[in-house]
Amino acid sequence: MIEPVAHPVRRRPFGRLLRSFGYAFAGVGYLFRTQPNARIELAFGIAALGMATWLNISRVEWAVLILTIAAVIILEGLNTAIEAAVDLASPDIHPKAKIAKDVAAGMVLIAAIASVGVGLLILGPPLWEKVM
Ligand SMILES: Nc1ncnc2c1ncn2[C@@H]1O[C@H](COP(=O)(O)OP(=O)(O)OP(=O)(O)O)[C@@H](O)[C@H]1O
Repeated sequence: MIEPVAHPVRRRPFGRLLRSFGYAFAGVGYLFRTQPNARIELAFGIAALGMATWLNISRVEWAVLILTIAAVIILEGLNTAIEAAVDLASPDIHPKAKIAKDVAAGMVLIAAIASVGVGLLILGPPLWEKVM
């Protein structure tokens, strides 16, 4: 016979959700407070969004631009998280620690290069038309 399983008492799930959001915002705050690269990427992102407003791009172009800016900042954040975890796990020099940090940094680089391409493709033609 299957024994009835006692339902776990869930206390204040909304409070727990709010606390999780608090931790997540603390992580975002840490990223922009401590990482100059993240601040530069954010500044470029805001500039691109300002230019997109001025150039009146389409909804799909907005979506691609926003996703691209988010991808660069997300990868910068993951890179920062990986660096912290590696420093904790391997304070001494280790080839695996080097691989983890170098690959994480490489992914940010790929996203940054791709974002320049996306920016040029989306903002380039309407900008050219406007200034010419
Ligand atoms: N424990 C380690 N073992 C081996 N190589 C490491 C180790 N820590 C760092 N490195 C090497 O040094 C490089 C720079 O590491 P570092 O932790 O200074 O990151 P960073 O890119 O300068 O980031 P930040 O400026 O945000 O700290 C890494 O990409 C890696 O090649």
